[in-house]
Amino acid sequence: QASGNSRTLVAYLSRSGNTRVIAGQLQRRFRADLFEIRTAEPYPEDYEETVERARQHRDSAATPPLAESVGDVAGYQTVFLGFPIWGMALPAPVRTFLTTHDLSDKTLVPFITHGGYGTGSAPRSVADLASGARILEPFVLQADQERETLNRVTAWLQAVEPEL
Ligand SMILES: Cc1cc2nc3c(=O)[nH]c(=O)nc-3n(C[C@H](O)[C@H](O)[C@H](O)COP(=O)(O)O)c2cc1C
Repeated sequence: QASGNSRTLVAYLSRSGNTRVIAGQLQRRFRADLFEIRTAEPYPEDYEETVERARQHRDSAATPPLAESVGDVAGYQTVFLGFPIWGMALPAPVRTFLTTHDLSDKTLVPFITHGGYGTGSAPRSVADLASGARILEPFVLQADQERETLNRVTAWLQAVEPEL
């Protein structure tokens, strides 16, 4: 978590780990402080329940409270902000992060992973919510979808179950 003397912060949200891999690489490269965006009330373990919660939060433009904030965000010059696309949009916890941390006059570098449908409205939301920051072009990466993994495992289990 954020605490050191670094001038660079890597803040990220990740459920299934894709975005976390990038965050770790950035942390090592820049000797940055790492901050995981977590909500006070955790999202469900179950994938479908998470999709439903994410949908509700998106449709109500919710800002679910975070478990913790960055201690001294003013001390950072550069903030890398990583997140997955949820429902073609910025995940609600990242919305909360941006509304509760003042990133004015900082360089903000988004890095975004998605399951194949692009970044949707997220870049626009980041620009709106961090209007005082100098925002660089986001790094965008298509990555595995948890849903696809679950579907493939379901098919495999259907095939293997008669043999168990
Ligand atoms: C709740 C939820 C909603 C998602 N919605 C989308 C979507 O709208 N478009 C898309 O391309 N991928 C979507 N995905 C897939 C993720 O964006 C993609 O797998 C991402 O790399 C996950 O990052 P993570 O492993 O860091 O959590 C969704 C995943 C979840 C869990």
